[in-house]
Amino acid sequence: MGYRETYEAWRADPEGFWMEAARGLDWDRFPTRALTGEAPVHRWFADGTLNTCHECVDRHVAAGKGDRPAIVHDSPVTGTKRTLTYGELRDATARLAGALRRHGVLSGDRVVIYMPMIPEAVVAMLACARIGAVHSVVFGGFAANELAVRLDDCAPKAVIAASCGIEPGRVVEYGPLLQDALELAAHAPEFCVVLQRTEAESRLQPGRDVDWHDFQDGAEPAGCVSVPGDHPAYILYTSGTTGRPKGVVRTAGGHLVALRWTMQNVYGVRPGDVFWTASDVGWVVGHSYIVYGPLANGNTTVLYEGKPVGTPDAAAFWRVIEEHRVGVLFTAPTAFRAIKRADPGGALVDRHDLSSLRALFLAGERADPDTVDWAKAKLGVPVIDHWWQTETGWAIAANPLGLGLEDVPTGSPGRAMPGYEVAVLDEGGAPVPAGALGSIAVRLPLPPGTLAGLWNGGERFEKTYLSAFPGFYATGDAGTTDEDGNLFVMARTDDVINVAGHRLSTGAMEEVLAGHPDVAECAVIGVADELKGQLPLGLLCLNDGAARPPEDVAAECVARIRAEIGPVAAFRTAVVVDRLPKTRSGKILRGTMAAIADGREWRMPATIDDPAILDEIAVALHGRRRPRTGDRRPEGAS
Ligand SMILES: CCC(=O)SCCNC(=O)CCNC(=O)[C@H](O)C(C)(C)COP(=O)(O)OP(=O)(O)OC[C@H]1O[C@@H](n2cnc3c(N)ncnc32)[C@H](O)[C@@H]1OP(=O)(O)O
Repeated sequence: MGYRETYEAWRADPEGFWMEAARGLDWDRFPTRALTGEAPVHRWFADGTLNTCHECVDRHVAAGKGDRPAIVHDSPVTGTKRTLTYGELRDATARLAGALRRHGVLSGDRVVIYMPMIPEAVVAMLACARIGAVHSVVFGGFAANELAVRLDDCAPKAVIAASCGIEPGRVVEYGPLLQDALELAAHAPEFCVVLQRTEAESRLQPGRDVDWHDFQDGAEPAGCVSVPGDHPAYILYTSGTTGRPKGVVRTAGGHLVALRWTMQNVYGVRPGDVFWTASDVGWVVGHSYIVYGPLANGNTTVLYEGKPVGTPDAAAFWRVIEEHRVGVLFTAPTAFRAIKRADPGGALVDRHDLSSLRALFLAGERADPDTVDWAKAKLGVPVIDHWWQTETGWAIAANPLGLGLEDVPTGSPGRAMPGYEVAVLDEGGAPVPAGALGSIAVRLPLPPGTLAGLWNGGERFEKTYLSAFPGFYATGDAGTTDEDGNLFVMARTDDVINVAGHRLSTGAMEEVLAGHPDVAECAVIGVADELKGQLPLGLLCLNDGAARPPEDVAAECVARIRAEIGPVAAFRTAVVVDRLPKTRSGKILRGTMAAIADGREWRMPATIDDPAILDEIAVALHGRRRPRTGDRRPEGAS
């Protein structure tokens, strides 16, 4: 069946469609119903029982595939490579799971995992799943404060950490970051398991920390604990509009049913194929397509601890594809922009045998046509943009390779996938005609594998996602569709910006800047960047009488964001201005400032309080006043 027939089959019988997909898993008890629960909160496969680790690992071993490579760790930053077969992965997860259980970690307990791109991170995730514990992986590029916020929200019984991550040119010591986070957090986990890496060992705190190997010494391997289909599999935090991130909860049954379906139908990979997602286990892409999707489908997954350029050069991706015979590569457009900038003519591509590669998938941020066209020309395989979110866990819109590619124009991430009825709505919630801009929403119920709620979310879940358009999930993105149903995603409708495929909240950055003693008021905007898509830029108004040089305050503000949110925010520019432009009701005009910063055309907002301030902003950003559309008086002014 092609895309259209498959989508129509889902529309005709959504529950039957997903029940059929559920047959691809082993289940301890097959569910009798796909969807239950009261609108707007639905539950998938709630009366089935299964175990995530069994579905991803043990069942492949039981089927005689124990010698098949499950994980290929390729780490140019350490100069090492290592392969774990499914059999070895089963033994490693059973051992760690047994040790966790011996130390009192039970089904439903939370475990925070703070590890870089090493096989032990995957082992830790699967070991939690094996005993029904709920993991929450925290990305290594966050600062201690971000880790602390997550510790307080999910209140883990244990933390599993590595002693360090390795970034090009520097070792990121996790020990001090973890120590600071534990001091900042109100919640104290019972113990921390620390994997010591030779590049930087952590000082273990007696009574709290235990070495990874000692922890597992003599532990009885644990079997797989059967859990209900709607048991939480993991919590993954994503930026909120305030400093408090949202803990997206994914449930076990729907998660694997949906991911396995996408591996075969969206990504077009069969068991045994080599699948490489060049991202990080700390992001949803890493959860879904480095770990759970490929393993549930019996693939070999590549765990790459390196960068697209600089480890050692812009041929790194081609080397990995050639060496490990990668069939499908999935990464963020930023990675390709970096490679293209370093090797515009693609000379390095030609030096490698990329004959195993069948397709490149892009997601995480807008895929600009230049980059897509460059990748198509250099790789000679389909380059497929697709669109999804931490909340959904898998593609809302795509061009499904496994079903046969549709004719999707460059610039569109494709069409709605089965499970998603996508609508573009006006402010009143009415659908807009094809071609018109509106808020992108998905009719409820959301499909299996999407967020089941927010951890400790209470009303926040409904308020954030379900209240804007009753009966729909609001994606927070604005866009359009064309007559053929191709979606075009244009901009966020909230304060989230996308920096190198990382979703960041400008509101959270403003909270940090406002904490500087000399800052009276501030705004953070996302400005266009050729490499990272967007970069944050801070505008600061200082307190009356602040005696310190403005450039010192600006530099301290840059350092503050790095220390409190982390290097991943890539916050490098803060500019001191006298005043911020506002509407007469006091709302800061961030959108207009972003347009000025980007050199885009802009209109004077009708409700602006003092138009002269925009000229001051333009001068502060560019050293001169910038032309605006019509270069005229405020709209609506007589
Ligand atoms: C579809 C659903 C989704 O959207 S899920 C999210 C999908 N997003 C992704 O997969 C992310 C894609 N981006 C990337 O993988 C990276 O940005 C790539 C393209 C590889 C570039 O990396 P890099 O050159 O390090 O730039 P960056 O902007 O990521 O980093 C900024 C600063 O943060 C640091 N950083 C990065 N990762 C870590 C880490 N794991 N641990 C510690 N620090 C980290 C970088 O070193 C960099 O630091 P510095 O400012 O240069 O000192």
